[in-house]
Amino acid sequence: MDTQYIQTKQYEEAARSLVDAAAWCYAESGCGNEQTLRANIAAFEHLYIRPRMLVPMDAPDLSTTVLGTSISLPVMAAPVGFQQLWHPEGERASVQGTGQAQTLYVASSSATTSLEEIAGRVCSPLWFQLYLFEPRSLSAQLVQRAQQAGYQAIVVTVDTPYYGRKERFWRNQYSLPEHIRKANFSDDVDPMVSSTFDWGVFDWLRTLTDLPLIVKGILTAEDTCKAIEHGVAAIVVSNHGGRQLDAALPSIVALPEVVGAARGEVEVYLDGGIRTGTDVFKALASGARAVFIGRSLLWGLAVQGAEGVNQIFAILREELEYAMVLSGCPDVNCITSDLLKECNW
Ligand SMILES: Cc1cc2nc3c(=O)[nH]c(=O)nc-3n(C[C@H](O)[C@H](O)[C@H](O)COP(=O)(O)O)c2cc1C
Ligand SMILES: O=C(O)C(=O)c1ccccc1
Repeated sequence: MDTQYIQTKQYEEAARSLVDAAAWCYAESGCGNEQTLRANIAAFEHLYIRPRMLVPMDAPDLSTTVLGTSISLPVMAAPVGFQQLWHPEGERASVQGTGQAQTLYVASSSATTSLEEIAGRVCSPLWFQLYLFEPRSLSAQLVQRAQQAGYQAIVVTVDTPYYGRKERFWRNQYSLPEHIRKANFSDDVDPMVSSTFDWGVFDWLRTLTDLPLIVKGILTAEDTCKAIEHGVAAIVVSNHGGRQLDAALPSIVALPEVVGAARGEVEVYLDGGIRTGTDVFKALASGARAVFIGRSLLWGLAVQGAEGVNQIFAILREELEYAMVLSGCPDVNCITSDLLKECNW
């Protein structure tokens, strides 16, 4: 066992010394005073596992499905823009490492590799993340290109009517290197996110594609009901890794109300603050079908490219496997809310 990299946080420490200071600050930053960034992590620390003993099992089964697609563990790659900031191979390496781990990759609208090129490397199931741009035709074209290229679903990010205020990054007067470009657009196009959309956007997108539509960035029961009314196939409970609205609810705190309002009609996933296998366990016990990782995937990417991404999933897989065996869960469906207790101290 390589004890140097036995936890994701050791990848974080190693990545910090490898990555350009501006890129590091950009990724690690939250918005505003970073209350939500901190709380995404801290909220997991208030949840404890009520383990059950003497449940006989062989090796536990970590595999599951998301919208019918099989994944080898309930952890997937979140859409993260500008991945060439962390490794010269950028998205090519991260989609490859995600494929090696036999899980699903979500390509960002703001990738430094075009969506067609990412799909050309396909060794993992792929979803495409869509920003709602102005003019709307920019988003419409991306949807059509993603469908053409073989993506299996569209993940619509709805928490970004403006890009969040990454004040730590701004205060340092950092800027990103010149060669970092949004590869899905020609060089003379700098797409701006739009604040003029309403829930009818899902009805509009439905006229453009047959692919399942997933909504990313929901934190309330009210919006869960709206999303279901508008025909989404799944919901990602997310506050964008604490990068949009500061003081927004931590994801793991918002999850139970979304799961309650979804009433089993749509799948619910979570991202934000997943750093260990027990975090994954707690999210599943709170009703998520699976989770996404953002920053921790970047740490693996920075340190070892595709292999580093694969290793991050391997670490989470092993930690989750231990948590399941030690709490009496032979498979992921056994990870239920009775195994969790909140302690506010
Ligand atoms: C550097 C960076 C870039 C991101 N880019 C995108 C993006 O292009 N689209 C999107 O929907 N979310 C984006 N996100 C948010 C992630 O998809 C995810 O919600 C978040 O990183 C999860 O939190 P975690 O980093 O604690 O795992 C980005 C996050 C980071 C850190
Ligand atoms: O930084 C982000 O959180 C993000 O969503 C983004 C947006 C545009 C380009 C790259 C990342």
